[in-house]
Amino acid sequence: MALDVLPQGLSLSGKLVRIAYNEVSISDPDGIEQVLKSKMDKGEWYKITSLPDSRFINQMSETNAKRHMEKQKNIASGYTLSNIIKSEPYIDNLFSLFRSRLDELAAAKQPIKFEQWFNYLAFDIVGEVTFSRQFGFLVQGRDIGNAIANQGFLTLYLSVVGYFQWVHNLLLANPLIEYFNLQPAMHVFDTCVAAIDARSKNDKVRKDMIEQWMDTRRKHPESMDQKEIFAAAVATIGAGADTISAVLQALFYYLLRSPKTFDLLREEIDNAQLSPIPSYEETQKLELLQACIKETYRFHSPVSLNLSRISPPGGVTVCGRHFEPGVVLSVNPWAIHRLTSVFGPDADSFNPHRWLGDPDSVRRMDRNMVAFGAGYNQCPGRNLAHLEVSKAAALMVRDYDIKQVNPGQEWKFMSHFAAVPHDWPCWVTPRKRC
Ligand code: HEM
Repeated sequence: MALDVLPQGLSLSGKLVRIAYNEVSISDPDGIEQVLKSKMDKGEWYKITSLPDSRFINQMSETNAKRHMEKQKNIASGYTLSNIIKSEPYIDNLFSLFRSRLDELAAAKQPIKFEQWFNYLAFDIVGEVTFSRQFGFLVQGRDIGNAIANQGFLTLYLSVVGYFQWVHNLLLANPLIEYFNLQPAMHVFDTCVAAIDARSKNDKVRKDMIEQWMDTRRKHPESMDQKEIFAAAVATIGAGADTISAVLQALFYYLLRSPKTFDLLREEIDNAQLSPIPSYEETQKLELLQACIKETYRFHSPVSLNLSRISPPGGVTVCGRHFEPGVVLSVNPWAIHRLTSVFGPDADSFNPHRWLGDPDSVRRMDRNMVAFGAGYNQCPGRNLAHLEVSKAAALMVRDYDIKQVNPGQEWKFMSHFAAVPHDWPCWVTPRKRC
């Protein structure tokens, strides 16, 4: 199909919508099977995620499918569940600290801004798992070096300017800007440099992500250079906090609006006699908790940007239509997750119970979940993410009563790379502890 003869914004079939000069958005399960799960190269947008600048191509900014898979293979060991679980005792220490900080805020009768506290928790967990050391957000209880505020600006910049790479090349990717280190991502870069430096002086480093990657490099120096380890660490810091904050905020925002489900969930969790800091294993056995989390991944997918791929030489047929080489084909988690044909007539409502129904329909829904993407570019942090979200959700529901300061007040959020809510302060009150 030659796109230059079609007006922009034209719906080709209801499933295929031309959203830009050379881009078609696909809201159909075929988009997952035939685009995301294919070996097509990624869209040009991803190139802007070379952080801090184009000298550091990471697994996210590598658009060539073959080279991407090689990079992904080099770092996969760091993200495996078996590796993440080794850090669980250290993650638990951070949860204890998190709980103490919430208790202090409650005792001081201060409302809690979840957009800050979930982000502090997630950043510190990334530090612990990647570098064997937390960054100190929970200890200091503040946005150290404005990292979180800068992240908001950075994702806005990336999500807009990524579509105009020539502007990026003229402005922030200009060699002079690179030379003077003026990139907006410098704080992520600086955080990573400082963490690696501190790690080199830490005699208690574990087999953390960095160590796993160094192991791969020691075994296969010809296929992985030193810069790749650094780039992977930067990508992990950049991707591992906002996303967690978004999903945890959404879980509680929608649970507060579903009081019956909240009560049932609390009953399930109270009856389960969980450890003081719920273990990952314990949380996986809680059916309603897992249904609530899945529904949150579906209903408020943290990543809200189009996942784009490029039609290959020879073109490709999707949803029965042929696209010429070079057309950008994208799949958006928010559009897919609202499909009534997959998720039912109430796809536009938050309803965790849909995940506890007929096994065939649950399998169909599972196949069409793209909160973590799909195919060769799927989120490598998904094991860590699910562990953090499961533990945090169980702990919060069991240990705190939560109420919005202004009940019913709507939160705010804009869709950049991630859709991270803010401005819905809550009171948290500790419940009786086990
Ligand atoms: C609930 C939380 C999270 C969600 C929903 C999520 C989702 C995603 C999605 C949709 C992508 C892009 C896939 C694509 O472009 O096709 C992605 C990429 C990525 N995520 Fe996550 N993510 C989450 C948490 C994390 C965490 C905790 C980490 C770090 C440990 C992480 C690390 C990454 C990295 C490094 C990439 C780039 C991967 C690549 O392009 O190969 N994510 N994530």
